[in-house]
Amino acid sequence: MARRKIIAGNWKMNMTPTEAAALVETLKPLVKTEEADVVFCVPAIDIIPVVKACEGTNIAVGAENMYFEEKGAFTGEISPSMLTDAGVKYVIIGHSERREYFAETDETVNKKVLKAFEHGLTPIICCGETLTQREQGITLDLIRKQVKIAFQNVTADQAKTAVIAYEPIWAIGTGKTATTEQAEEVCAAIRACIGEVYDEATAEAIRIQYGGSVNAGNAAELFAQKDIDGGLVGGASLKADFGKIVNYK
Ligand SMILES: O=C(CO)COP(=O)(O)O
Repeated sequence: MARRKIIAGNWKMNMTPTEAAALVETLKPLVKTEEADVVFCVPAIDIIPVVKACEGTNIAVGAENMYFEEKGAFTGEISPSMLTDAGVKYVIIGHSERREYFAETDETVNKKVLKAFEHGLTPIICCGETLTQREQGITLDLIRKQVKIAFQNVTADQAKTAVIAYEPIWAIGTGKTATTEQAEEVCAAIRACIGEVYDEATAEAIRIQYGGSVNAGNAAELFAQKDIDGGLVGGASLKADFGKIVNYK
């Protein structure tokens, strides 16, 4: 069975609640589609207005992060139940910016992935290499390691519903997209890795996105690759261009 595409915007630290509600109104008519799942991953403070603004549309709302504890003395953190109660369906976990600036590790990513599944949230699990790592020729080994740790103790049934986002760090916000060959090579390797850890059926079911300078001009070619099931889009998700990316065909 063909996998359904999933195209998600990662708004990062952009849009006040007022701006967020206005942006949804602008994008709503542009991102209508029957063909793909559409997700807006937004800052925590924007979740409630964005969920409200997306009511009755095909848009699902995601968070950009969450903590792996249920509740308690963790000043500044957001729990999985806070997200589900607010109407969130997806959560980005282990984005390279969180790994770089907020000291997230493969191990904390794994804890968050397990918590997300426990609460019925679909994790969008990020992995990716730096330019130096790519030049050293260690990309595939590194990605396999990131993926294997992220999925520790995750069941095959859970893994089937997960989303993995391959985002080469050197392509994020730089305007420098990976070539379709580079993107497909890594996404295929991720799928093979899931096949080794689980089985063929799980590898076939899991959805793998590419992220890193996706735009209206390159989306169609990237998303046409065998192992690329959509995109995680940063900068271009804040503009009308996101409508073109969602309706890339
Ligand atoms: O980090 C990204 C999405 O999570 C990609 O960001 P850009 O699309 O701005 O390169």
